[in-house]
Amino acid sequence: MSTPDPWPAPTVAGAVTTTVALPGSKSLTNRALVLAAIADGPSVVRRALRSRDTLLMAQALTALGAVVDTSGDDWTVVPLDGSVPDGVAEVDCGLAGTVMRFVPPVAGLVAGRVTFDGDAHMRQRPVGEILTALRGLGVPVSDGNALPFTITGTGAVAGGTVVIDASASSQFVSALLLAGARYAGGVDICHEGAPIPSLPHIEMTIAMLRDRGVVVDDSDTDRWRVAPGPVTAHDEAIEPDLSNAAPFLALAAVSGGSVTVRDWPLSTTQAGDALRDLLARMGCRVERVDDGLRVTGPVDGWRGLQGLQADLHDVGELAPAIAALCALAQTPSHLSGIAHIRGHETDRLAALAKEIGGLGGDVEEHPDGLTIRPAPLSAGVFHTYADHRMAHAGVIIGAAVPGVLVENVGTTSKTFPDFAAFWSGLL
Ligand SMILES: O=C(O)C1=C[C@@H](OP(=O)(O)O)[C@@H](O)[C@H](O)C1
Ligand SMILES: C=C(OP(=O)(O)O)C(=O)O
Repeated sequence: MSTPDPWPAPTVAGAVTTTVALPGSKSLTNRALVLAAIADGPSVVRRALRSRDTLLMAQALTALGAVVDTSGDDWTVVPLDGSVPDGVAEVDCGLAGTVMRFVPPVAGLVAGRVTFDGDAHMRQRPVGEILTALRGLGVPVSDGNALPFTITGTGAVAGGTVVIDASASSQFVSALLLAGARYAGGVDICHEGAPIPSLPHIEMTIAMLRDRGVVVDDSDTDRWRVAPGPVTAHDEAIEPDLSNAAPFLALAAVSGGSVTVRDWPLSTTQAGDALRDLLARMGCRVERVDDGLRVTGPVDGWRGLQGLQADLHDVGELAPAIAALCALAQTPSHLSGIAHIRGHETDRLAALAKEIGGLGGDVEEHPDGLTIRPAPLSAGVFHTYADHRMAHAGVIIGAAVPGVLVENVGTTSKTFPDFAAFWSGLL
């Protein structure tokens, strides 16, 4: 049955107590695919996330000449062979930051002409720092600082030292780190600018490189040196996506029930792991249980939630779901350190202020965050701006407030297959 648009978000009838097995991490899947494409032999990505962002990554690497078999749950990748099939290729970045930022440094390593473009809004998302850095490292990149652009690779990249300003996105650093070992001189990246957001994602990149035998020196602040050398083929089991766990754990908070996310890793570089601390601070009980992580909401559900004062600079992708909970909380909240999420799938600070405000919420937008004060919320349309995490925010509020209609809930397919059906099945 097709999903109506806007979609009436289901409201909880009572405490929801359930256990969920969530799809794999977008960030881990797309890094594993890129590293497999430049590895020294075939790799396997087990329990890969099957979603728009990861299929776009598989298509992009296929366009560059890798062989990616996405037919089962475990994806196999035969690496690039040095030239683009037919000499020319087009890469659709969709709205995936990881595709737009991680694939261009790889395109320099294959001979051929590769043109990049994406969704209309993707042309607004920042990528210029990477393009400038690549030119400095010896990759022929067309003029301009945004999509669309063309890379005319020769099959080899000199590499060397680059200075970049990664204050708009950690993905600028991750992108150069991922491909750097395959550059003749490796890569030496220095960041100059305001603090880099989303640092756990850079740690994730480094950990995955080291798992594949790449030597990365991160001993100096804001500097990363990758030695030239092979990327060994690897068999990677993808963890569940902990950032996408946010709406499900929020369901426990809103309903006063208990939600267990299966297979929550004991240690991880995923930003979503911060949900344990954030939800505890809002009044939830958080505990590790045999089969995963269990969050239990306040006895009164959202009526017992505390507001939150938090700097989300490192974990900005959690901001929409956390803001939705803050809008339901009984005391004021202040979320700071997240100016960079204005450059995500949409300007998330503006979008959250407008949409929560549109339902009656009291939200004050700041250059780098939001102040959210308690206010009664009521029925209305919650617009998503093609942003999967705005849809998550809408359904969280809809779980507490009758009559919330989430526009384009299908945009969740960016990182979660059949989200609306899965969500409805739990309520
Ligand atoms: O490298 C990654 O996989 C990501 C890095 C972060 O990007 P920013 O540094 O642009 O916030 C994060 O928000 C995004 O969802 C995924
Ligand atoms: C910022 C996000 O995605 P992207 O990888 O497109 O930057 C996100 O998923 O919250």
